[in-house]
Amino acid sequence: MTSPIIDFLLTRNSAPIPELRAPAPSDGEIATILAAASRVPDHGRLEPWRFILYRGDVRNEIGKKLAELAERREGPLPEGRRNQELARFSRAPLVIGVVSSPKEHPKIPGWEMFLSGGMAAMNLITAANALGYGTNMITNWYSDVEEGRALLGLAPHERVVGFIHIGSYDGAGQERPRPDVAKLYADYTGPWEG
Ligand SMILES: Cc1cc2nc3c(=O)[nH]c(=O)nc-3n(C[C@H](O)[C@H](O)[C@H](O)COP(=O)(O)O)c2cc1C
Repeated sequence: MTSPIIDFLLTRNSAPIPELRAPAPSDGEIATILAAASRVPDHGRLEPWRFILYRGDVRNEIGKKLAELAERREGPLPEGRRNQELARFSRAPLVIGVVSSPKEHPKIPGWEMFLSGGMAAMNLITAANALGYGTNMITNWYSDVEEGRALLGLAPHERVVGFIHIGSYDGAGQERPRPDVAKLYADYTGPWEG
């Protein structure tokens, strides 16, 4: 059996962020991408995620704030590192933050909500790729720092699933070794015995 969707899934990969160029997806394409991202398993229909779009000048403003935050935490930065922070969100024409936004629930644990966010991120990536765009999802140091998350627009109870960098891309992607899948599965043989 042949399936273009299976072929697509078996060849997908990420693009190098510096090679993502304008144009970014249009507003209509972004709405399509986010509709796909929202159509994921979500125990209890809690919608425990949301999306933040970083595009235009705001990307440079964020870079300045990240450089300031890095300097507050680490002291004066060498020029190369400072430039790296300044450019964090401006390398691709569009960055979509996938934010895990857990809801209070008596039965559904927070980790399930976080996993649903991971699924949303993967659907987002797949949809953007299906529309012909290159993508690369990163988290980076500011995702693990409360002040970093706050300046990027997250509330204290929220966490970063990933910042998905999106842009036009005509390369072949970053190929890397893939798992030996045959080693990753087996039939069930009984309870774990240590
Ligand atoms: C949750 C998550 C966070 C990541 N954060 C980073 C990161 O901060 N920096 C980085 O260089 N790569 C990061 N990566 C890896 C990139 O996404 C990487 O380019 C990608 O895994 C390549 O694999 P692919 O070609 O199968 O998409 C992260 C991946 C995941 C799943």
